[in-house]
Amino acid sequence: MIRFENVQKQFGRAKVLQGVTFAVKAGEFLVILGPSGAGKSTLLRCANGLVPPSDGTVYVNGMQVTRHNLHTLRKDIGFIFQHYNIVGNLNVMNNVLIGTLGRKSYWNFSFRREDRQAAEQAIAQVGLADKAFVRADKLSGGQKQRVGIARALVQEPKVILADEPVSNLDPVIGLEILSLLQTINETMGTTIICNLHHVEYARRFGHRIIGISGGRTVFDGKPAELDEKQLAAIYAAPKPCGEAEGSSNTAANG
Ligand SMILES: Nc1ncnc2c1ncn2[C@@H]1O[C@H](COP(=O)(O)OP(=O)(O)OP(=O)(O)O)[C@@H](O)[C@H]1O
Repeated sequence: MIRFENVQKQFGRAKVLQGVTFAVKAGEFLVILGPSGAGKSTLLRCANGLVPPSDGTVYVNGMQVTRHNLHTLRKDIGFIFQHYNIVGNLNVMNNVLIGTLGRKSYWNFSFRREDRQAAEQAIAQVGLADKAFVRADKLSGGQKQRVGIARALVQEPKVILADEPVSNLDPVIGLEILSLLQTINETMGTTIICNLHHVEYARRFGHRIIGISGGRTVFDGKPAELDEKQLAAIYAAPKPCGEAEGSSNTAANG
């Protein structure tokens, strides 16, 4: 479904991804686990073309991700952001309708009755039916993330990329959001790739965990195989991300 082949990304002199290779099967709930700065967000962004790799290739459904086919590829890819990326002065319905735009042609951005029905259904599915006409900036963090999920769902994506979807939420709400993603994965067969910091969440929700440290894959296995030694490899790296030799790390934080 998604394949990363020797994916490398360099920002200035900082080598943020240093040759990442793995494949994700359709229907998998894959957790990418790693410390802050390990390169997890960059990796997910390479999968939907938000960030072009410096070297290596990403394939989605057998099609290479290039800047020329992003419009086609993104129809099948929902993206959930750490900071929700919803529009505060629009209501929930209008935020979710934005998710339908990816399936429209450039010259026709109007919403049809079936778009509204799909949005209504997605809003109900994430448990916000009673908030459909509430402004998004009046919602709690957990509710905002539900809007982000509904906006992804309305696309009918084959895969959802979730970038730290719970790191701004308290543990109870975080569990609810991850349980919602789990339900989507189990009932709709949607492939999920979810970046997480928290080991317990990764163990609980991932069918498989990939540990990233310093832009390299240091673990790839089932949750039960993630022992203390593996965790040390993920979290005890001397540097959060690799740098080119001789670099003084000035280019990384753009
Ligand atoms: N557009 C950019 N320009 C320059 N450096 C960047 C850019 N995006 C990311 N980086 C750097 O790449 C490194 C990895 O960042 P990334 O966000 O991928 O890590 P992460 O594992 O997702 O971290 P976190 O969990 O804190 O979000 C960091 O040092 C970051 O500053």
